[in-house]
Amino acid sequence: MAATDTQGAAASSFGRVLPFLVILALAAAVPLTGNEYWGLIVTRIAVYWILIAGLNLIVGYAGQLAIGYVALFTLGAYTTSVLAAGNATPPVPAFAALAIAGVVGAVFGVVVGLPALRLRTFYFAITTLGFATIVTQIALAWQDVTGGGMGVTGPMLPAPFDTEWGLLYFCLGFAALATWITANIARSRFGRALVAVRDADVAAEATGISKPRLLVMVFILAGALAAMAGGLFAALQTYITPEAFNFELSLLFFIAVLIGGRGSILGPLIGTIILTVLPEIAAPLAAWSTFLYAALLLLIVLAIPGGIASLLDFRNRKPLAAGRTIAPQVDLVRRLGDQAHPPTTLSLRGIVLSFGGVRAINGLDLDVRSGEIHGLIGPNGSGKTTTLNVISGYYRPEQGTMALDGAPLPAGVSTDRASRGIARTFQTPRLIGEASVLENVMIGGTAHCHSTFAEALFRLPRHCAEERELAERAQLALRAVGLVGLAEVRADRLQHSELRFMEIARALMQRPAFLLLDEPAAGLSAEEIRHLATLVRAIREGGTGVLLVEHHADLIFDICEHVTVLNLGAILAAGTPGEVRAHKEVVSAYLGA
Ligand SMILES: Nc1ncnc2c1ncn2[C@@H]1O[C@H](COP(=O)(O)OP(=O)(O)OP(=O)(O)O)[C@@H](O)[C@H]1O
Repeated sequence: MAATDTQGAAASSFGRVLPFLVILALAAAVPLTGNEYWGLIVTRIAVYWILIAGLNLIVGYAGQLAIGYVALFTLGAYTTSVLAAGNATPPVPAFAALAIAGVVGAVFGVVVGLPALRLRTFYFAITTLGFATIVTQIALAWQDVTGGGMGVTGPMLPAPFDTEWGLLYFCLGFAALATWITANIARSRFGRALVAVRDADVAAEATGISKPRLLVMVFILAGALAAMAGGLFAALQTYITPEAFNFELSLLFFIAVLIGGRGSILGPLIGTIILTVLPEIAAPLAAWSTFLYAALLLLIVLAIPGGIASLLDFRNRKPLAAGRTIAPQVDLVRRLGDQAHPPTTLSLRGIVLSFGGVRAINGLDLDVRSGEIHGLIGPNGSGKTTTLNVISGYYRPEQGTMALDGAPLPAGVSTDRASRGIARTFQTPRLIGEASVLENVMIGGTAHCHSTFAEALFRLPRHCAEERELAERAQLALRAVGLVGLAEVRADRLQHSELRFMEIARALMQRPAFLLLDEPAAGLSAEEIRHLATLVRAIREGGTGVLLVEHHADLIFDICEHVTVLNLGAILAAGTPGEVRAHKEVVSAYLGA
């Protein structure tokens, strides 16, 4: 069985790499034709792709609208050329100039990206555009160094890369490296985190993903690649002027990712090839290239919204089996909680939180203990979800304190909850629709990984071992909740009930000391609710404390040790299920006669 799995994994990874190898082999064979014109075009594709490979992580994976990336390309082109020409300093060897451009690009990649850490994507789009204008204006105005409108000579790479074919092979090699490292990131927990930040930011925070730190790392990488691509572009052009770096080029970079499709490497690579070659084979239309890009973009958006990548996604075209059932294997839950938590208590004291004039929580005291299922019930709007949001750091209460095993739990810090052993699910499942179910679940293990971005970039052993362990644990979690048959399916193809169990699997990846479940039974069939009850009990048996918000009173009274009833943000009653069920006010305000 294990041997078959290994063979299957090897075959699937070869299948993934094959299209890239074919493209590389075709490009490398161009010199054999002796056609210098096509040699130039292939070199240009390779240069553009070095930039687009990095930009793809920002646009295609993180969903940030970086429209003006030509800025970093221009910066790299001028830095390399000016240093190599010795206009401002003694002449610097071409490779050293290229490396310096990479460092400059990395720094400015972060500077340009800073607004994306705080502002909405639209503002980021505008800043990148603004920066592109600034760089071009500086290139025009700083005549002594850049040659102004007259331009500057591009760098000449040393032998054997000083010929057309030599430069082509160098650019191809660099492009292959850019493909490899960006694919490594895309397939790592960093790539999954980028997509999570894009599609389910609140869930991403709850699993410990810090958006600013993640984006800074990607901006450094993409900025360095863009600037070095600019340096190679200058070498290819042999002479550069500010006019070469126009908005049209920026559009090409951006649209190549869009028509390629989000969350794919091969799609944007094919997009880059199409957009670079298209104006060449339709030579009379070259002056219309912006129009061509726009028309192609419209066509793709209207006809295949998922871009080229969706055409290549054969796996998700297969219909899923109808009438699927969820059959958890709850005995596996214990294996997931392999890090036993010492018994502890999660305490809330005097919590107050208002939204405008509405007091959503009004002086709430609550204790949830390990190995106990604590039900939190109450009429609509009584403050149950808000309580979960306060515990998970999503809301900062106006008054009150929280503590975990007696130590203060800082309010309003959602990204630290995963490392403190607090996991949660959501009233409406927060999924990363375009990622597989397995990847969605793997996200839950983020806080337990230690390998760095650099280790992921080059697939170093510690990173690979962590990835293997994450995938194995996620498979185990999926078996535990009864979804293992759907591991490779895109999450947005799942039924609502399956998504609820998927969220529990993701939360279990965090080895939680406390698990906050927000209406997990909503939308489930009677049989699924029975499975849910068995699963939650198994989680409790493993020592986890569960805070269960639910409207299904039967489920609450069946599985909880302790029940708290909220009304208008305050406790109406608390006690054992028997005590609460017999409470007169609870019966009249919530349970009904
Ligand atoms: N982000 C918000 N902005 C404004 N008001 C809010 C916000 N979140 C919650 N509220 C209000 O706070 C009160 C408590 O809401 P909450 O969602 O916690 O109730 P709930 O008990 O979970 O209800 P339900 O059972 O319907 O999910 C409600 O009056 C709600 O309208």
